[in-house]
Amino acid sequence: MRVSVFGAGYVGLVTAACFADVGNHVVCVDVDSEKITLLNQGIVPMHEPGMENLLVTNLNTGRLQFTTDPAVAVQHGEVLFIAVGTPPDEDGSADLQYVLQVAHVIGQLMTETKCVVNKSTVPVGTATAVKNTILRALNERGLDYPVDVVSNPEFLKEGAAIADFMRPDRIVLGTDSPEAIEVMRELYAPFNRNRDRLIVMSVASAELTKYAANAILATKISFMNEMANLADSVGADIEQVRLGIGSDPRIGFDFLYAGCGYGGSCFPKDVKALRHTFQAFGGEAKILQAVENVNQQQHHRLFDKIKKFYGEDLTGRCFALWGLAFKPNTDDMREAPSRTLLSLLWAAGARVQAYDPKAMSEARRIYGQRADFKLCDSPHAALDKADALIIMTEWKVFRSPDFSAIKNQLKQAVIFDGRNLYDPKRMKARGFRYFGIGRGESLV
Ligand SMILES: NC(=O)c1ccc[n+]([C@@H]2O[C@H](COP(=O)([O-])OP(=O)(O)OC[C@H]3O[C@@H](n4cnc5c(N)ncnc54)[C@H](O)[C@@H]3O)[C@@H](O)[C@H]2O)c1
Ligand SMILES: O=c1ccn([C@@H]2O[C@H](COP(=O)(O)OP(=O)(O)O[C@H]3O[C@H](CO)[C@@H](O)[C@H](O)[C@H]3O)[C@@H](O)[C@H]2O)c(=O)[nH]1
Repeated sequence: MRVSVFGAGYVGLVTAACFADVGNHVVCVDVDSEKITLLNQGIVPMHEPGMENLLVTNLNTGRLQFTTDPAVAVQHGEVLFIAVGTPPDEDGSADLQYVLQVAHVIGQLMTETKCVVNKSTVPVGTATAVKNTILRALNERGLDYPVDVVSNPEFLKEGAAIADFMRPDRIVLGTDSPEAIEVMRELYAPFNRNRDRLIVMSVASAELTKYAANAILATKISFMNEMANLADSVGADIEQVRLGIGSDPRIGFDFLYAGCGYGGSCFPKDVKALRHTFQAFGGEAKILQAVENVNQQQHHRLFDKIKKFYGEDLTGRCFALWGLAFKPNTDDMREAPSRTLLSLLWAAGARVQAYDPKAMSEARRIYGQRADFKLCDSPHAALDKADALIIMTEWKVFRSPDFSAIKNQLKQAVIFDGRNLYDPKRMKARGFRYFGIGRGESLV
C-alpha cells in the first residue's frame, strides 16, 4: 500500500519505518528540515533501540522516503497518517494547532479521496475537527471529496517503540466507515497475525481510550508512590508490598514500581489534557487531580530526603547523579524527574556531577555550560569526591555497580536511590547509608 506519515518524531518515524519494513511504500514528511536531512542520511535524531537499523534498511530498499514537501506526501499516500505533536497548551489542554495545520494542508493539496488516520493523542472531537478542516480547505478550492478520518491512537513506549509497534497488544480503530475499516485491516494485517488484535469502536471511544489507558497507568504509579511514602513512615518495604499485591492476577505486577515520579512526554501532558476535558464538559476529575498532585510531590521526594539528611543549605555540597533521561533506553528528558531535582539542588547551592548512558547531549542542549553542573564520561567519574550518589533512572548499567569503588570515591558512603535498585539490608551490610523510596526509612 502507499502510505504517508505527517511527523517524523517518535511516533511518526516508528510508524513510517515499520510500515515500510513489511513492504509498503512510505513517505514521511516533517516541517523540521534538519531532521529530514539527517533521516535521509540514515541518521536517527533521537535514541531509540533498533531504529537506526530499521531506518537504513528501509531507506536502502527505496520503500521509505523523507521529505519536507507536504505535496509529495499528500499525492503519494492512499492512507495519510497524522503523527504530529499535541503539546500542552497554557491551560493544560492539548494544543491541536499542529494536527489542524496538517489537516488544512491535506485539504489544500488533495486531488482525490484519501483515508486520513489520526495517530496523535487528541481529545474527543478532534477527528471531527480534522474532517471539518479538510472539508473547508477543499471547499475553498471548489472541491468536495468524501473524507474519512479514522482515529488510530498509538500505544508504543519509548525505548521499546519498534517492538511495541510490530507486536501490539491491541490496534484501536475509531471509525464507522466499513471502507476505512477494510483499508486499515489490510494495512495492519502483518502486525495482526496470531490473533485478531484489532478493536473497532466509535471515533469518540477510540480518542478517549488513549487517554484512559495513560491515565490508569499514571494512577497505578501515583498510588504506589503514595503507598511507598506511607511505607517509609510505618517501616514497611514497598518492594515487598509490590510483590505481595502484584501476585494477585487481578492487580498484576506491571506499573507498580514506586520511585521519584513519572515523567516523559506523555503521562504528565495526557493526565492534564484529560482533566481539562472533564472541565470542558462541566465535570471534575477528582482522581486525576490527586494523581497529578502525588506525582508533583514525588518529584520532590528525594530532595526532601537529601535536605533532611544534610540540612536546608547545600552550599559547598557536591552530588553524583546517575540518570538524566525520564526512563532507561531513551535520551528523552521531557518532564524527567531529574530536571526537578537538578533545579532544587542548584537552588539550595549544591553542585552536580552527572552521568547518563544516552542523555548527555540532551542535557548539554538543555542546560549548556554551568559552573554547578558537570557532565562526566562514566558513572565512576561522576562519583569523584561527591558527598553522595543519587540515582534517578534505572539504567541496566547501574544495577550491579562496584560498591567498593563507589565507597572509595564518595566522601561518605551515602546513596539516595529514586528507583529502588538495591536491597536495603545488603547496602547496610556493605556499610552504606541507603535511602530509597518506600524502603522503610523515615527520613522525611
Ligand atoms: N512519544 C511517544 O512515546 C508517544 C506514544 C504514543 C503517542 N504519542 C503521541 O503521538 C503524537 C506525536 O508524539 P511524538 O512523541 O512523536 O512527537 P515529537 O515531538 O517527537 O514529533 C512530532 C513531529 O511532528 C513534526 N511536525 C509538526 N508540525 C508538522 C506539520 N505541520 N507537518 C509535518 N510535521 C510536523 C515536528 O517537527 C516533529 O518532528 C503526540 O500526540 C503524542 O502524544 C507519543
Ligand atoms: O512502574 C512504573 C512504571 C513507569 N514509571 C514511570 O512512568 C513514566 C512513563 O513510563 P513508560 O510508560 O514506560 O514510558 P512512555 O514512553 O512515556 O510510554 C507511555 O506513554 C506513551 C505515550 O502516550 C504510551 O503510548 C505508552 O503506552 C505509555 O506507557 C516514566 O517516567 C517511568 O519511570 C514508574 O514510575 N513506575
